[in-house]
Order: sequence, then C-alpha cells, then structure tokens
Amino acid sequence: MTGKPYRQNSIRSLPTFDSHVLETYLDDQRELKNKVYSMFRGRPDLLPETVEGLSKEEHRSLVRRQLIALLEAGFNPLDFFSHDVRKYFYLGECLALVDLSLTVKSGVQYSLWGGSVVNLGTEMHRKKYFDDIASFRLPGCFAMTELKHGSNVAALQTEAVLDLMTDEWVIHTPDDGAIKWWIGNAADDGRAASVFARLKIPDTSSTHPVPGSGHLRPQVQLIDHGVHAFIVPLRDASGSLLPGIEIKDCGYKVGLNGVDNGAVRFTHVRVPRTNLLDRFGTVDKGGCYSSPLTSQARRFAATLGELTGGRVGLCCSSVSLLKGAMTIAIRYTSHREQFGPPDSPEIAVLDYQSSQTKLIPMLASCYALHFSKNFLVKQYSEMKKTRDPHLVEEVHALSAGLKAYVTHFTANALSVCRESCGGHGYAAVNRLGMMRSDHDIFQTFEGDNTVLLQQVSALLLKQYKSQFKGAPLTSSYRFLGQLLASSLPSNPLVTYDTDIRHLRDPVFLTSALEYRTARTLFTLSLRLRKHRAKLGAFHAWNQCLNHTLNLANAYIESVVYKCFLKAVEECLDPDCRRSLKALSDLYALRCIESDMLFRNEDYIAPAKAKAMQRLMVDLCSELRGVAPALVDAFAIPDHILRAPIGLSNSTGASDVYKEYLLAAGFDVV
Ligand SMILES: Cc1cc2nc3c(=O)[nH]c(=O)nc-3n(C[C@H](O)[C@H](O)[C@H](O)COP(=O)(O)OP(=O)(O)OC[C@H]3O[C@@H](n4cnc5c(N)ncnc54)[C@H](O)[C@@H]3O)c2cc1C
Repeated sequence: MTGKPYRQNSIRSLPTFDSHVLETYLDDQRELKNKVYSMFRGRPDLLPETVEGLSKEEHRSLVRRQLIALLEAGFNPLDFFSHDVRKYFYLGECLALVDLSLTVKSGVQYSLWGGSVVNLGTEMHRKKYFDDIASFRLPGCFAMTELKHGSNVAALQTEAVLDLMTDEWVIHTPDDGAIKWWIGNAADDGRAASVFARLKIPDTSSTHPVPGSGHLRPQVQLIDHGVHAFIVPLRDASGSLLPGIEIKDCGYKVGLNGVDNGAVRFTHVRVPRTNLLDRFGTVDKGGCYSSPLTSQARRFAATLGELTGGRVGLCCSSVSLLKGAMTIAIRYTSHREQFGPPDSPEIAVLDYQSSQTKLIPMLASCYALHFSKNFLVKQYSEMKKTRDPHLVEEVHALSAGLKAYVTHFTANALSVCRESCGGHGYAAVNRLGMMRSDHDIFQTFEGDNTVLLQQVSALLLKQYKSQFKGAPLTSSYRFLGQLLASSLPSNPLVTYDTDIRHLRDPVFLTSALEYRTARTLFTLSLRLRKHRAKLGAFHAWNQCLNHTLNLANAYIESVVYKCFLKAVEECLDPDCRRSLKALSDLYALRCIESDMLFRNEDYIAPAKAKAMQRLMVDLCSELRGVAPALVDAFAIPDHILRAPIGLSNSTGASDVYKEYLLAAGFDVV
C-alpha cells in the first residue's frame, strides 16, 4: 500500500521504492520469522484479537500455551541463546509482536533463569539442568530483586550460609525487606530459581568471649563474600511448594499480565553446596572460598556482566514493538481523512505538517534504532566468542546505554502513535494501548534506565581519565581523544553555515554529535573534580547527575547515528538509499537541533538553528510519500499485527474501516 500524499507546496517527494527490496536489506533472518509466524497462522487459538479482557489467569494460560507451542514446533530458545544468540534475539523480536508477555515469559525462562545457569554456573550445572530448562520441564526464575532493594543489588540481604556439618547452603530471608519481589515465573510455574544471596561461610578460626563467663569459647562468626547466585528448588513435580518456601502472587500489573510475577520468602531452605553457581567463585567441602578474580567488586562486576544478554533482548523487542506501532500509525494516518480546502476532498491526517513532524522523525529514529540494535547484537555475539575484556566493557556500556535510550524512546513513541490515531487508537482491538502498558516497565526492569545511563557515563569518565595516565583509548572512544586534544574549538565557519548541503553532510552531523559528547565529558569531569573536593565522591556525583545523564545520552546518540550512517552507505539500492539517507539526516538533525548545548556553546548560530528546523520540516514532507513503504518494509504480517486500522490489505481510505467494522461485529460487503 502507498497512500498518495496531498502536495501543498513545491517540496519534492522522494522516489518510491519496492518495499520488498528494503525488507531484504533490513532483515537477513526472514526465514526464521516466516517459520515462527506461519506456526502462529496455523494456531488462531493462540492469537486472540486482544488480551485486554482476559483475567490474569486466562492470560497466563494463553502465554504458557504459546510458549509450549513454539517448543513443539521445534524452536529451542535456550539452544539459540547458547549457540546462536543472533537467532535468540531475533526470535524475541518476533514474539514481541505476538504478545509482549510471551517475550518476557520466554526471556525469564531462557535468558534469565537459563542464562544464569549457563553463564554463572559450570559445566556440571549446565549438564544437569540444560535440557529440562530448554524443554520447559523445569520452569524457573531469576530471583534477584527484593522488596527493599532493586537497583542496589550489592545491598541485597537474602542469606546463603554454609553448614559445614551437612555440606549444604541454608537459604534464608532475614526480614520482610529481603523477600524476593517481582520474580517472573514464580507465582504459578517456577519449579526452581537462581536466587541471589549473600554467600556467608563460618570462620571457624575465630574465638570470642562468652558474655558474662570470663571464658574464651570458639564461637562461629560468618565471613560475608558478597552476593552470589544459588539454584534453589521451589516446587515439586506436582507444583506443590517445597518446605520453607512461601510464594505470593504479585497480582495484577499495569501490563504484562500474562507473566506470573511472585514474591518469595525462604525460611532456612537447605540446598547442596554444589548448587552455588560457581563460575566466578567456589567453596570447597571444608568451607574454603576461592575465586579466579581477586576482589569482591570484580566478582560482582563479572557476575552482573554475564547478565547483559537480558538488556540486549529488551532492546530488540522494544525496537520490534516500535516498528509495530509505527506501522499502525503511518498506515492509518495515511488513509484517515479530516478537513480539506473548500470544495475539495478532505486530506489525509499524515498530510498535516503537525502529523508529519510528530511521526516521521519517529520513523527515522525507528530505523536508527533498528540498525543500532543490530550492531549491539553483533558486538554481543562477538564478545561471547572472544571474551576480549575491552569488548566486554564496551558491550556492557553499549547494552546499558542503548537499553535505556531505546526503551525510553519507544515508551514515548507508543503514546504519540496512539494519539496520532485519534479515538480509534484508543480501541483495545487496535493494540496501541496494550503495547504502551506492556512496554512501559521496559524502562525499569533489567536495570532502571536512570541507573544504567550512569554506568555509561562512568565508563566514559574512566576512559577519559585513563587517557591522562597515558593509556590509549579503545577504538570506540578514540574520537574523544582527538576532540579533547584539540581543546574543543568551535569553528566559526561551521557555526554560521546554513547551506543545505552542509547541513546534510554526514561529516558535519557526525562531528557535531561527537563534539557534544566530548564537550559534555570535558565539562562534567571539571565539575566533578570541583565538587568532589568539597562534597566527597558520592555527593559530587549527585550534584552533577543531570549532566551525567546528558553525557550518556549524547554518547548513545552519536553511536546510533554512526550505525545508521554505515547502514546508509552499505545499502546498494539507490532509491532505498535515498530514503535511508533522508531518514538518517533527520535523525541527526533532530538530535542536534533539540539540544541547547549547541547554541549555548556557540557551536550553532541562531540562523543556523532556524535553517535546521526548516530543513527538518522539509525532510518530513519529502519522506511523507514513502512513509507507507518504509513501514511495509518491516514486513509484519497482518495476522500478527492484528490491529484492524493498521493492516496492509487496506488500499484506500474506505478500506481502512473495513476490518475495524468487522471487528466491531458489523456485516461488511
Ligand atoms: C513486571 C516486573 C517484572 C520483574 N521481573 C523481575 C524478575 O524476574 N527478577 C528480578 O529479580 N526482578 C524483577 N523485577 C524487578 C526489577 O528488576 C526492578 O524493579 C528494577 O531493577 C528497579 O528496581 P526498583 O523497583 O527497586 O526501583 P528503585 O531502584 O527503587 O528505583 C526507584 C526510582 O529511584 C531512582 N533511582 C534509584 N537509584 C538511583 C540512583 N542511583 N540514581 C538516580 N536515581 C535512582 C530510579 O531511577 C527510579 O526512578 C521486575 C519488576 C517488574 C515491575
């Protein structure tokens, strides 16, 4: 479908292109997608019109059946996760459009529960559990968060104390604040969990006075080795809770009600010593702790580092959902007509400048984020193969930063898509509301976005500091060195240049975005140093926190733009490339134009800012005609998208209502 745009001025449209050509360029794993979606085509019972009227029990049962149907059809997510992560993340993208609860349930089982066993355990754990986790015979949980501690994982209070006599860990919740909370798969299905608890070993050498006796008697003190993961069985094969395990349902949530989140309390639960997932630290029969990593902090970082896969998965499914919402909004607004010149037909909603400037830059970001998440998946998969420590650090920062950036963007975009579709966007059957509610928590779980962005900035600051100590910057950060070394000049020729060729020149756009990162890093480091002397490190950081978040965003946007630019350069079809180039220009211009830093630092003069604003409006107008083809290239089949107002088979303004009327129960000829 193409939706013929109404032309109101002399701005030229971009040449149309075959959306299949672009689809092929965007997606080299279509075969897997086709298989997954054709499995669902054959199972309409797994694809209800909407899940909004379902009780949580009905929704959970649906999601369980969907997951089992996938396994029965031969898809093995845990096998993908262990041997071909690209396929694993791609499957998550596909499932996100079926039902986000399904992606999350699958993520809990395979990436969190399965991933913790595979990545934090040893070959022994892998052998023992892999097949049962893969087949869902052993549904499991990832039990990290507690009632009183979510982001601050180092402060978790659940205890795992070694009983030297029985060679067992005693897992215990010391107080209500340490009850594990929000644990996915716990309320109904989970038969076991990776429980994050403080590993404590008796220090048999210690002697202490017995109070009041005046005598010395050996009394056991515990040595706390920090947070580790332990496999703890929760339910028996019949689903009954095991002794010492108490689980409550977290109840209805704002979205994702197909996932059974629960709260778990442990009362002196005994598990064998070998249930410690001990890749980064082990304990022998005599209670002796050993680790290849020298400090507790390094062990903790290594443990958390193994969990980056979850964040990569969230980026992928968030981008997938964004594509779904963009598809609905662009198709619908291309056909929905309201008002028009006197004695003339009404015009499409997408022909209004306000709609274009809302939706088309979002479409540009959607493409930018598509290429960036591909880059992240590539880097992650490379890191898994090579274990190169530089890459580990880089992927950690990239996954943290992109997860925060992508999910924040998508959360806002879902609202704008709903609003752009007016009242009909609010009908549950059109799915935008459900997408918005389900996705919202992506900004919080697997690391709260505000907390994750700080990790990105901390890494940039570390790179910046190590440069002064003579250490070379790793390849991804080399641009910082060049910009910082040249003391960040703002070139007057650049400041005042309003020529369109210059404004659309990737050299200008790249250097502007890099300048912003380097400048923000430079000023942040000065401010931190100044405040640290008076306030100490913690309060100095807090004093500069917004600055810190700006730095992370600036860095991520420059990475995203670079990924986009590379994709434009590598696209061989000239018509597709022209549209991609316009989208990439729009993406970068918007990042630059919306940031006051460029004007405050005299990098961009007011006249240039105005020229950029005009150019962005023009680019939106140029792209309006190809916008439907740009969403068609996402190639989401109608039976998966399911929103009656956003289907591909409506080819004109009257058709767009047909499916919707049918969904409401009207007969349509
Ligand atoms: C539906 C759902 C499913 C979940 N599934 C699981 C699961 O399966 N397993 C599991 O272990 N956990 C799970 N979680 C928990 C989730 O990972 C946590 O909610 C998340 O880590 C955030 O922690 P918190 O809720 O304690 O928020 P908090 O850390 O208390 O954050 C509250 C606010 O404080 C701000 N804040 C916190 N620290 C800082 C800081 N240093 N600087 C600035 N601002 C800060 C945050 O930005 C946020 O706005 C789930 C949560 C939900 C809602």
